[in-house]
Amino acid sequence: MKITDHIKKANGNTLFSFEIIPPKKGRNIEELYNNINPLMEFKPPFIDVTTSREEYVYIKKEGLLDRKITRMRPGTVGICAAIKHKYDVDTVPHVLCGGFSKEETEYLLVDCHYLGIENVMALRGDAMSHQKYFEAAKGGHQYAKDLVLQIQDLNRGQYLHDVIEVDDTSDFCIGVAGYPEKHIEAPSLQTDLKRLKEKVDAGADYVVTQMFFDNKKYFDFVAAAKAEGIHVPIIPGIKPIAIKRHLQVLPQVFKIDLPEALIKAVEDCKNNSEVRQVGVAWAIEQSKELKKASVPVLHYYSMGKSDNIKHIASEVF
Ligand SMILES: NC(=O)C1=CN([C@@H]2O[C@H](COP(=O)(O)OP(=O)(O)OC[C@H]3O[C@@H](n4cnc5c(N)ncnc54)[C@H](O)[C@@H]3O)[C@@H](O)[C@H]2O)C=CC1
Ligand SMILES: Nc1nc(=O)c2c([nH]1)NC[C@@H]1CN(c3ccc(C(=O)N[C@@H](CCC(=O)O)C(=O)O)cc3)CN21
Repeated sequence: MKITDHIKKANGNTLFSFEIIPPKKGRNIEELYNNINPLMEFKPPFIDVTTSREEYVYIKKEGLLDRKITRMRPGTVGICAAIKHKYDVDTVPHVLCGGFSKEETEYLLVDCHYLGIENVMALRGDAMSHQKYFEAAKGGHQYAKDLVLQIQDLNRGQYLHDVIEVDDTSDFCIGVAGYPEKHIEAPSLQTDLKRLKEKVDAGADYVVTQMFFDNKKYFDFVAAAKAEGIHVPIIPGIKPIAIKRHLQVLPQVFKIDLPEALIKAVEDCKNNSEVRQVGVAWAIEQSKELKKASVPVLHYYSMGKSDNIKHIASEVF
């Protein structure tokens, strides 16, 4: 079922969902299941599975370092299919511009359609770790909006090159990213909102936000988006702080601000197990307030570890 239909069906009640990353290749999928199992009691209508960028690896060969480019965490669509059938839940693969040609994206979407996957999250993707700025793949898209347009073309039976007979069109429901504290590359929040409007006009059905730690940022963003003419659901993304290092890492990686009270509470912790408790308590407060405001879904960036998400969900849902 489409995410937008799950939201309609919920009739104003806030839904619970979360996001996982594929294991490193060579690892067992059981570890992933062990992290999903404890969260299923909260009945997520959908689970997102991210797609990781390719990266450089260096292999020692006859005393020299050979540089290869490889995806360390492939398998997004396969994992989506496995989870969908194991738990009877909708899964949302993240489809990236970065690292994919338009043709590869088309084949991936064809796979999704065969597998009964009805939702995709259309993202540009980050720059590769050695790059300062994002670069499109050869024959790939530069912006998420162009990916949305390709998916909508496919929904109308328009494939990239082939003149073919189509009697079974896809009808993907499309999510895109939104930034309450603006995307790093956007010159202003207002310009970033215009870009978001373009993605929605291109055919995006819903928005999932970047993580934020001050709900006011989300509420202001939703109001500004409405003023810009964006009327699709805007799902808040929540990430519980788990280690002291997150105080430096999260602002640097995700370009977000942390509230003073949260910084102080984390700094006062004696160890990371205390930090985890502070992170959980903060996320519970955030989630309760957002639920009270009837947000459509609370979407948690669990990224593998589920114990803290379980704790939060048991207090909120
Ligand atoms: N759930 C997830 O996995 C999420 C991932 N992200 C990541 O955030 C990054 C950005 O992705 P998206 O938001 O999908 O990309 P996007 O293509 O929508 O926007 C990327 C940047 O380009 C700008 N932009 C858009 N159209 C433009 C145009 N025509 N001319 C000039 N600038 C333009 C935007 O303002 C923004 O700064 C990616 O790294 C993505 O993977 C962000 C949030 C959620
Ligand atoms: N720019 C960007 N890229 C993404 O891939 C991305 C976003 N934003 N925002 C939404 C989701 C959330 N994602 C993530 C990814 C990693 C962690 C995380 O906590 N990672 C490390 C710290 C980061 C690091 O060391 O690079 C951790 O400690 O678990 C959280 C959310 C992926 N998504």
